[in-house]
Amino acid sequence: MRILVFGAGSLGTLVGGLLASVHDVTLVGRDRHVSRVSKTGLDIVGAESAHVSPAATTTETGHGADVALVTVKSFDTRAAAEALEACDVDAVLSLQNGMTEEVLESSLDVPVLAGTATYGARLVAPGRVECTGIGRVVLGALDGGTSPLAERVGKAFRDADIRTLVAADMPRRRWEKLAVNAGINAVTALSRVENGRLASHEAREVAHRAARETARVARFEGVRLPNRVAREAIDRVVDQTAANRSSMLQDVEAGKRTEVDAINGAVVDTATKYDYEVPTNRTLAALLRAWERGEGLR
Ligand SMILES: NC(=O)C1=CN([C@@H]2O[C@H](COP(=O)(O)OP(=O)(O)OC[C@H]3O[C@@H](n4cnc5c(N)ncnc54)[C@H](O)[C@@H]3O)[C@@H](O)[C@H]2O)C=CC1
Ligand SMILES: CC(C)(CO)C(=O)C(=O)O
Repeated sequence: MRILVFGAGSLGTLVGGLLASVHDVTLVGRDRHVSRVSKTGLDIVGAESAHVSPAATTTETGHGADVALVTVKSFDTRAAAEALEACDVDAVLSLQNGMTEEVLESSLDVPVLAGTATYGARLVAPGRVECTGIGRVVLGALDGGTSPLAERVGKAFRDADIRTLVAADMPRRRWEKLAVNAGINAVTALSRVENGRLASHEAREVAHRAARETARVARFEGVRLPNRVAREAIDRVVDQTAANRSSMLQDVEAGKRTEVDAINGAVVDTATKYDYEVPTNRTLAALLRAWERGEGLR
């Protein structure tokens, strides 16, 4: 399969690198990483290890591919969609956190698949990516149901030994992941603790409330996500990822813009359509945005 990876940072480089062992992969990213991969190839280290040589470029447009994976941060999705419009790709799959697929779908004429990834990735140096945890990719049709396209892409991932599930209930899975991110990411970023510290602390109640609000909004959108399931998802992920510093906490610690707009911000925006108040998500979003504004982001 010809695969374009738009956004060769941590996750895109890891997934693209693993796919490159069996597929024709092009990474679209930024220098110095891209020139290093072009010259000497890519080292995957950590929980996965390989040396591969995908094509790598900083040129954003003019590429052809069977599928483009979108792995930029959520706030770069609109720019990615504009660049992909000027590419000849047959389908797009987002592996990002947050509600980004709708942005891609509104700009592109090709099918957009929804995806989630629980692999951990960290770009440690140009041309070198660390797999910090083997997780799973789940992908499927954005509106749910079976999809021959999703099956084909899923097979391509599995052929490259990436643990992958093709799911027919992506709407529910996306909202459950959003509930988890709305609770854990924002609370850990604001209180500067790793995920596991929420387990025995009153801050977990704040995460539960954000997740319950998200579940309520999901139900307005016609997605069956009971409050109890959202709350239990928080507890399960806190337990399973106890040692993790959430991606939002890492962004805050690095002085970088967070994905709050596509996570808690998306919950607030969707709730507003239904004239429904989500005070916990609104407060978390406001605090994170205040931090972003005050920080003078790098
Ligand atoms: N890193 C991880 O372990 C995981 C990340 N995710 C999600 O995946 C998404 C990406 O995360 P990371 O890889 O950590 O971020 P990252 O910041 O490491 O990677 C994004 C890359 O996209 C590049 N980029 C942005 N616009 C571009 C453009 N126009 N042309 C070329 N390159 C462009 C940036 O330079 C950057 O290198 C986020 O939504 C994140 O929440 C999800 C699961 C795990
Ligand atoms: C699941 C969780 C909360 C793991 O840390 C995550 O997705 C993130 O950090 O962005």
